[in-house]
Amino acid sequence: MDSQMKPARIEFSTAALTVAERRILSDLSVDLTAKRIGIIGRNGSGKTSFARLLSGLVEPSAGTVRIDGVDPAKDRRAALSLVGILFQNPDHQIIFPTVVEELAFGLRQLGLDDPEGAARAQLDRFGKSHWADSHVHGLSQGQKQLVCLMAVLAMAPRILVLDEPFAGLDIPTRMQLGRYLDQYEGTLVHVTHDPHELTAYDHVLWIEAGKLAQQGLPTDVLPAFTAQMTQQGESDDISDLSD
Ligand SMILES: Nc1ncnc2c1ncn2[C@@H]1O[C@H](COP(=O)(O)OP(=O)(O)OP(=O)(O)O)[C@@H](O)[C@H]1O
Repeated sequence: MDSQMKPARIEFSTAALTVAERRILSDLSVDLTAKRIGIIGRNGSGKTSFARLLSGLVEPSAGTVRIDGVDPAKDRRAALSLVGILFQNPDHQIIFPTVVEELAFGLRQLGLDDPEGAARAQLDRFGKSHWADSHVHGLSQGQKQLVCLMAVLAMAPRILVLDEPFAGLDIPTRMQLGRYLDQYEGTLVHVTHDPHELTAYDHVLWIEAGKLAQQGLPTDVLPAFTAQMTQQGESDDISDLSD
């Protein structure tokens, strides 16, 4: 097994995140080498904040975050090849006018000699060479999401963080993106509020009000999560969303 196949190690040690004096995540400690990791929790529980910490987009206010021993917020260059993130809304991710420029951007940051050539090769692998010079904003949401996925995968990160990337996609597009993700050999960290998306995962973290409520096998964590959500759903009203 080469180093590309070896699962990444994700270590959070009493990590916390405070934004504008508000404690968003607290006392998070995990040590994970599973290849398919699910993050589940209610709206506003802190899942995206966890994903941002893991990706090094924000620094913990206390404690530490390490991927294979690297601090992803401090060592941004190493973080680029360690962890990629796919957001729910591709419009928040895409910055270039054409598909090939979008894919070439990350590859240029990685220091490749011919980022545009590598971008075209990646499009070819996905059977999308004809998209190269298309304007991204003329594509549908699902097609834009695929552009983001191709761009992130071109950088071959050890970890791919998916922050609800399937929301708003139709069934065939979800299935197509799902097939691409099934082939991904690195570690997948999939953020969702839908337990059905995580049944085949190796390990699930349940985040509740910024803390780790439970972690373990999906067969243990998902039924406990669903039972609590159903119980809350029966009593919640619209003004009682988690905050
Ligand atoms: N930059 C920020 N400034 C202030 N509050 C923030 C910021 N980012 C997140 N929060 C707050 O932190 C809490 C957790 O947000 P987060 O987006 O991590 O939750 P989530 O579980 O991903 O929610 P959802 O499922 O609705 O996407 C929320 O109450 C949110 O309002």
